[in-house]
Amino acid sequence: EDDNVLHIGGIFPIRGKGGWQGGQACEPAVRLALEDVNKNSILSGYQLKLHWNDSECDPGLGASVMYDLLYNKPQKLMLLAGCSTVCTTVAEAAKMWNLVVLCYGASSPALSDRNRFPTLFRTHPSATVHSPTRITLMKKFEWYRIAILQQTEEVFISTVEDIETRCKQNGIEIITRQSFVSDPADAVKNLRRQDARIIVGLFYVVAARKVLCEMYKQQLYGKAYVWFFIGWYKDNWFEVNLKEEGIKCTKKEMRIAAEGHITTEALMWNQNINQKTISGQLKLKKNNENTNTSEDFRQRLENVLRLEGYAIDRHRYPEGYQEAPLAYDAVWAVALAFNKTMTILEKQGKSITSFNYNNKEIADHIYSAINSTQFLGISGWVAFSSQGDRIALTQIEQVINGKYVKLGYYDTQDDNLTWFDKEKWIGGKVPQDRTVIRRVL
Ligand SMILES: CC1(C)CO[C@@H](CC(=O)O)CN1
Repeated sequence: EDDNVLHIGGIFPIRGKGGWQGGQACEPAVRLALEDVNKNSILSGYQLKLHWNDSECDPGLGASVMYDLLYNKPQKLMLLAGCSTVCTTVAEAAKMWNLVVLCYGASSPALSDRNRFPTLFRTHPSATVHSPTRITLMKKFEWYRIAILQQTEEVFISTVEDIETRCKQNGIEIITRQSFVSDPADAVKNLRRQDARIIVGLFYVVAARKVLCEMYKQQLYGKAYVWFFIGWYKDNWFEVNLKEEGIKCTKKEMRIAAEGHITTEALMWNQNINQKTISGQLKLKKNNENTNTSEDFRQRLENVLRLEGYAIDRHRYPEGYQEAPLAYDAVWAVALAFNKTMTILEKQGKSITSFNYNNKEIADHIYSAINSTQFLGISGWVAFSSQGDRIALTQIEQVINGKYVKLGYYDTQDDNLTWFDKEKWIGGKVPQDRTVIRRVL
């Protein structure tokens, strides 16, 4: 084996349908990161080399890709993977090979379980990262009586459990929890029956369009209601695909129902677009001018995607564009962890390249190195919790006159809400969480 190369495996969801094909933009982002890491002196002379294949976001195919990577030379030192379903399968098995798994595209709360996934780390935040943000907003606007409407998908079921726990801790009553498989009509009717006013909605974007139209038809929108939707749908999600998906509302009706809703999402692109990130801070051997801010990265990624045939200038983005910084930063996390591991091993006269799937001692060094790795990445500050979860900022927006407006950011770590006082309420005042009976004296 060429002795100055460190080999890693990669599993990307590219083709296929259903699930998340985010490998389309994340694999190119990983290529950019490998370029930057390898022109750096960070691995003291070693080159980082990736061997990867497509999982189509299918756990079975992902498992066979993993076996191919592990049963074919060269020996891999760790695995990158995307999609919650694939990460669940790969991370559960990887411990048998003492491999760290770094997931750049997995949001399922179920993955925050060190018993099932002892060597899993994620640069993609768990879906539970929204919960403290939602709770903070409820307390800010004094909404202590809320309802939940969710699609019956694993990721939303475990997210609701997290919301319920946090509501109990904060004295917020969940008056009803409605779920639906694909038609939300009855669930929305039950919300109205319970006089729900503040509703947290957890569903994928196709279901979200059905919910919005139901809200319009059953008049569960406007000045007396506040809806929390997930923020990672496309900006004009409520105006597109209405015909194709058999939505029985017009664009105008969808806009009326959507007006005023609030969204929460994890920040995946460093908002400080001129901040020098890690690959800009370290001395790049060749071209020093690349400070690699998140804006630099966006330009570089879009150039690569154009070369791959995506009509970026006509907003034809591949899936995973939003998550691309998470994939880029995952490679940097690996490089920084390997750098730490090599330094420690060299002092003991050992080498990282003597890792052989059974060498738990080296695996433990790699694990503890990544566990303590923190740096400023393209996706912002990268750090991992004790369960390997990404610690991330969340962003709050509201639809005002049909367009998303940034209302603020929330940092869970220090419970700090940055608020811009931009919110607009249709009735001119903060909607209440229940019907207030005015006593006429
Ligand atoms: C924000 C989103 C779309 C959530 O799902 C992730 C994919 C997954 O969890 O399988 C990718 N990023």
